[in-house]
Amino acid sequence: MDSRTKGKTVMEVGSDGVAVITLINPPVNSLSFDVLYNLKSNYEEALSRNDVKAIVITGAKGKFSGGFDISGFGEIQKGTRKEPKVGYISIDILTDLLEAARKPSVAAIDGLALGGGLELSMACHARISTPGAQLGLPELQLGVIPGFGGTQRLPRLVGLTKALEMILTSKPVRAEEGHSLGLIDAVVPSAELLTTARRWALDIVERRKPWISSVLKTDKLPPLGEAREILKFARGQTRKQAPNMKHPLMCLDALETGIVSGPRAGLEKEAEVGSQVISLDTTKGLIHVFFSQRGTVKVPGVTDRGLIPRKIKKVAIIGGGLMGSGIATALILSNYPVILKEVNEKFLEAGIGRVKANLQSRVRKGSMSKEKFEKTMSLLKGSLDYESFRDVDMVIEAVIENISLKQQIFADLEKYCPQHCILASNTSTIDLNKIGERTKSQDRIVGAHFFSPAHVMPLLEIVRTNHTSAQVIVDLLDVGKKIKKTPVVVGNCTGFAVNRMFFPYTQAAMFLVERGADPYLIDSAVSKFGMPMGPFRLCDLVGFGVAIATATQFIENFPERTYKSMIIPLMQEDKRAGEATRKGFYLYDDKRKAKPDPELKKYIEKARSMSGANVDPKLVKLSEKEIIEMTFFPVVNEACRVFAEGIAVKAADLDIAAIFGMGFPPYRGGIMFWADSIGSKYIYSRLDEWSKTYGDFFKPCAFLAERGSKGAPLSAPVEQARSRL
Ligand SMILES: CCCCCCCCCC(=O)CC(=O)SCCNC(=O)CCNC(=O)[C@H](O)C(C)(C)COP(=O)(O)OP(=O)(O)OC[C@H]1O[C@@H](n2cnc3c(N)ncnc32)[C@H](O)[C@@H]1OP(=O)(O)O
Ligand SMILES: NC(=O)C1=CN([C@@H]2O[C@H](COP(=O)(O)OP(=O)(O)OC[C@H]3O[C@@H](n4cnc5c(N)ncnc54)[C@H](O)[C@@H]3O)[C@@H](O)[C@H]2O)C=CC1
Repeated sequence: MDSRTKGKTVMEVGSDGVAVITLINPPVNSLSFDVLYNLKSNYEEALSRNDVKAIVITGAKGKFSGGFDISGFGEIQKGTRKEPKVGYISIDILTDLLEAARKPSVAAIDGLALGGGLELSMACHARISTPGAQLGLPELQLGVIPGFGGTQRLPRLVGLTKALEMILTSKPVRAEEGHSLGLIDAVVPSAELLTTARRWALDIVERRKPWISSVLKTDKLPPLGEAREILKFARGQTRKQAPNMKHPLMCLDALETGIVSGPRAGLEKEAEVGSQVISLDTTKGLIHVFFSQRGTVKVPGVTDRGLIPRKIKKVAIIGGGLMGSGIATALILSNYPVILKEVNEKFLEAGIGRVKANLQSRVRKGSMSKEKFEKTMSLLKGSLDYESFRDVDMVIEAVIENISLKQQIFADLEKYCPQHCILASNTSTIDLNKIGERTKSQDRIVGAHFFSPAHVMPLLEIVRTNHTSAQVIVDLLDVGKKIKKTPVVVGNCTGFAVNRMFFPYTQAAMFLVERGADPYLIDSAVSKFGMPMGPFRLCDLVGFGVAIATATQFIENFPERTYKSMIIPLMQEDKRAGEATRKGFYLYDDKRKAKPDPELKKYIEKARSMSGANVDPKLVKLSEKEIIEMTFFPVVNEACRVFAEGIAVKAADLDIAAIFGMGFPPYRGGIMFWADSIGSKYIYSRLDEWSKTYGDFFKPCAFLAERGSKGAPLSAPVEQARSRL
C-alpha cells in the first residue's frame, strides 16, 4: 500500500465469472476516501469486463467494515480535505453505479458491518453473513447520520419501526436477528462465506435468486399516515432524550422525506443534511470523544515499551461495602475468580449479599440466565483473613476512607501476598504514597479508582505514583479492558483527576446558594446544560457522609482555594444526609422521586450567617448561562491545574475523565474541549473578575492566566519538562 494512501481494495476475478472485491484498511477496514475511490474503479472495471458476471464485496481478515473512516470527518472539519460533491458517494457511487448496475453484487459479511459498512452492503443485491456478524448504524452516536443511504435502505429492508430503533439507539443487531428482520439473506459458517456469496451472486444472474434493489422496496414500509405518526412519536422522544442535539432530528427529516417523496428525494435530503451535520459543534465534540476514548490506553513511556500484560488469574478485594461489592461484581462478570475479605461474618454476608443482588437484578431484567447467575456467583469466595491471599495476582483495597487503616492493610498485604501481586487501592482522595508508607512495595502500589456503582459506571481511574512500575500499569489497563471499563491513567495527588474536577463544581454551587441563588434553579440550569443531574441532586445521591469526607481532604490539601460552606454539615447534624435518609437538598418519596423542600431555606440562612456571606442581588438573578459559567469555569480552572501539574498527560484524558466520571455531556467534547470552544481568553477574564469580587476560590491558576492572556488553547500539550510524570 502506498504510504500516502489510507487503505485500498483489491479485485480478483474467478473462473466462475465472479469478481471478488476485498476492502483492506486495517484494523477495521474503515471506508476511507481512498478505499471508496478504489472500490469505484474496481467496480467500473468489473462492469466493463466480459469475463465478470457478478460481484462479491467482502472485507479482509474477518471484518467487513467498521464504516466510514471517522478521521475523514475531522479532515473536512479542519479544512485539510475538500468535501466531495454532495451525494457523490451515496448517490453517484453506491446508488447509480453499484445498486443500479446491470451485474448483481452480494456482500459477504464477516465480523463487523457498521455505519457505512452496513450501508455499502445494503446497496448490494443480497447479504450473506457469518453467525458472529454485528450489523448496525451507530452514526448518531458520532454526531453524523447514516449518510451512505442508510436512512433510506434500512427502513425498506427491516421496516420503519425497527430501523428507527436501530438508528436512534445506535445499537447493532447480531446476524440471526438480522436474518429474521430481512436485513441478511443467509447466515453461514465463516468457511462457507465466500463460496455461498459467489454462488448466490451467480444465482441472481441466473434468476434463481431475486435481484433486489433495497432502495426500491416498499413492502415493509407502513402506509403514509401511519409512517407520519411513527415519525412524529420518534421526534417527540428524540427531543426529550437529546434536547441539545440537532443531528438526530435532521436524520429523521431525511427518513421522512424518503417515505413521503420517494427514495431519490430521500437520498438527496440525506446527502444535504449529512453534509450539514459535519460542521455542527456537537458533531465535533462527539468525534473528538471517539478518538480520545481510544487514546486513553496510549500512555507515553508506558504502553510504548513493548510490555505484555501479565495474566491475572485471581483477585482479592478488601471490604465488601458499596464499592468493594460493586468491584467484585464487575470482576466476576468478566470471569475473574475473586476473594472478598471482610471484618466479620455479618459484614461478609452483607457484602456477598450485595454482589448477589447486583447479579439478581440482571436476572430479573432478563439479561442474565439463572445458570449464568450460579456460575458467576461460584467465582466469588468470602474470607475473614489473609490466608487465601497467598496466590492472588492483584488485591483491590476498598475499606473506608481512613489513612491509618489503609496503611495497616497495605503493610499486612506485603506480608501475605506473593511478590508479584499488584496492590491497588480504590481510595477516592488519599495520596497513594501515604497509603504505602509502611511498605517497601512502592513499585506495585497503584490506584484503581472505580466510580459508584462500580459494576455499572464505565470509568476506571488508574492512579500511578512516581514509583509505580510500567508493568503494573499495563496489567491494570488490561484488566480494565477485560472488565469493559474506559481507563484513564493519571498521576497521584489528593483527589486525582476526577474528584479534583468535581470538587470546585459542588463548591461553586454552595457559594452561589449562600449568596442568594436558588439551588433548584442551579440544578435545572445544569441539567439543561446536559449533566445527568445538578450538583445538589448529586450531593443527595452520593450522601453527605461521603461529601464531608471528600471535603475534609480538599480543605486539608488545598486550603487556599476551598470554599467552606456549612450547609451540608448543618443538614447532617439534623440527620438529613441525602437520598438515603429521604431528606437532603430535596425530599424523597417512596419511589425516590425528588421534590424541592421549603425548609432548605433555614439551613442556607444559618450557613450564610456562619460564613458571614451576604445575599448578592446580582447572584440572585443569574441567567442560566451565568449559572453554567460560574459552576463550570472553576472546574476548567482545576482541570488546567491538573493538566499543568502533569496529573493528566493529555488534555483529552481529562475530557474522557469528565465525561465518564462526572457525566459531562459527551456532545460538548469534554471539559477542556468545551473550554477551548468558548475560548481561554473569555474564561480567564471571567474568573479573574470574579476572583476580584468574590475571592480566591475563583482565582485563575498560572497555567490558565498564561494561556488565557494570549487566547491560546488550553488543550495544547504541556512541555514535558513541566510535567510531573
Ligand atoms: C460529506 C463528505 C462525505 C462524507 C459523507 C459522510 C457520510 C458518512 C456516512 C457514514 O457511513 C458514516 C459512518 O460510517 S461513520 C462510522 C460508523 N462506524 C462506527 O461508528 C464504528 C466506530 N468503531 C467502533 O465502534 C469500534 O471501533 C469497532 C466496534 C469497529 C471495533 O471495536 P474494538 O474495540 O475492536 O476496537 P477499537 O479500539 O474501538 O478500534 C480499533 C482502532 O480502529 C479505529 N477505528 C475504529 N472504527 C473506525 C472508523 N470507522 N474510522 C476510523 N478509525 C476507526 C479506532 O480508532 C482504533 O484505532 P487506534 O489507532 O486507537 O488503534
Ligand atoms: N462511596 C463511593 O461513592 C466511593 C467510594 N470510594 C472509596 O472506596 C472506599 C470504600 O468506600 P465504600 O465502599 O463507600 O465504603 P463502605 O463503608 O460502604 O465499605 C467499607 C467496607 O470495608 C470494610 N472494612 C473495614 N475494614 C476492613 C478490613 N480491615 N478488612 C476488610 N474489610 C474491612 C467495612 O466493614 C465495610 O463493609 C473508600 O476508600 C472510598 O473513598 C471510591 C469511589 C466512590
